Amino acid sequence: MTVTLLAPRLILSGGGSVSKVAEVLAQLGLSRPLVVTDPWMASSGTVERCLEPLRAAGITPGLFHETVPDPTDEVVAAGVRAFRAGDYDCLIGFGGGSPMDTAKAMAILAAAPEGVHIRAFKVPAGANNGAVPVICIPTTAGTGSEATRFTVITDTANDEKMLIAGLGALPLAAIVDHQLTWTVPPRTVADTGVDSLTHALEAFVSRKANPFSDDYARLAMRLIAPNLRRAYADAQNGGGGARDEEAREAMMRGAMLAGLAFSNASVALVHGMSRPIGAHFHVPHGLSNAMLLPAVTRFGLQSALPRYAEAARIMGVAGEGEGDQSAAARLVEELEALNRDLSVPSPASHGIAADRWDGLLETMAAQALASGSPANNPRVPDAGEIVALYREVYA
Ligand SMILES: NC(=O)c1ccc[n+]([C@@H]2O[C@H](COP(=O)([O-])OP(=O)(O)OC[C@H]3O[C@@H](n4cnc5c(N)ncnc54)[C@H](O)[C@@H]3O)[C@@H](O)[C@H]2O)c1
Ligand SMILES: CCCCCCO
Repeated sequence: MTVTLLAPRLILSGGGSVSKVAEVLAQLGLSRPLVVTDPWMASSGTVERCLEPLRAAGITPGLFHETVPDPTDEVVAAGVRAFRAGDYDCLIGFGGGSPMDTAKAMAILAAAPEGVHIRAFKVPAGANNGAVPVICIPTTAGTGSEATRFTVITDTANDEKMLIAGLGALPLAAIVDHQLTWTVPPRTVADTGVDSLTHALEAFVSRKANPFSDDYARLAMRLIAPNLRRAYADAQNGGGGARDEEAREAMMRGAMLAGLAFSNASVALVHGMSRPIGAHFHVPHGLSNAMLLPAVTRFGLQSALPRYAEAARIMGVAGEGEGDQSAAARLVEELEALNRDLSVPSPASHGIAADRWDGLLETMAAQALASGSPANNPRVPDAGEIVALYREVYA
């Protein structure tokens, strides 16, 4: 089986590794970065963890701190204008998935002729073109965007979350420093943690799974499953007393490995369904995945039973000698228990009351099918089945 592995050229990991950002740029022959981040990172001073080491190395970094959650084409265009207004040779995405995706989309657009809109690179076109070098430094654990060839940008003209894929979106380097997650609120620790578990599980059952992606997915599940509740408790503890550094580092590495897995195997129905929810209801990406994960996993269980059963064993919720049917059932039970333990809110509590959906269900089912992700699902659903799932999950 011929398999291609797509990954950043350099990945630096470990507590405090963000302090080596100038050395990473030097290794890559880069010296004039524009740092791309969100307003909180700037106002809280957190972005100084990246800026200060750059200045100490004699580098004068630019700063674009206007990114928004679920980044939009308009913010990407504003970022490209900022990039073109300066003499920059690279971009540093510093933050959660939103700033990182913004930087990746800016990198693609900045390498295109003036006036081209980012939707020109929407899948199925993809962006295998050249791009401005991007270094990603995640501060949530996590989307895994620091290691993937994707960026997700909302087209404000029609409220659609566009998937942009290709080598042009793949970061040249990533610095994965779990100490940057100390300040993440518990809700976001939980949502981004379930997001990373969803990435690993969906890559593992995907019809595009391959030996490379399987290895990364297995490693990711092995790291995330026993540490997500610990990381959540650590965030709730708010740093009072000793940090659970072991759990936080495991979550950060697990999120990046899950990113490598789905970057090479794609995702499946959970992501296909969560994207329209994010676009229509502005539910945070990780949360919309978490809300769907147990029900969609139960929906597809019989179509990839051995894989789901192995995932249960890897996550430590089924015994090695346990039969596939029983092991896979335990996986669904664990995902439901995880949502309870992480207080994943019900959709209704997020203001998505079922009666608001009448006109939207068909649109969301169509968008889910058009997203391409469901085609990677072992059991490719039809629009009616997706509508039924939405009703079940959001009843
Ligand atoms: N490109 C990919 O492969 C990929 C994969 C999954 C998700 N995504 C995208 O990523 C985005 C979601 O990213 P996310 O879940 O990381 O959330 P986010 O980047 O939108 O951040 C969520 C909130 O957490 C805050 N935050 C982030 N790091 C923090 C820290 N260390 N301390 C305190 N607050 C912090 C942010 O300021 C923001 O208010 C979505 O747009 C989604 O589409 C992309
Ligand atoms: C192939 C789909 C990639 C999804 C990116 C995270 O939402």
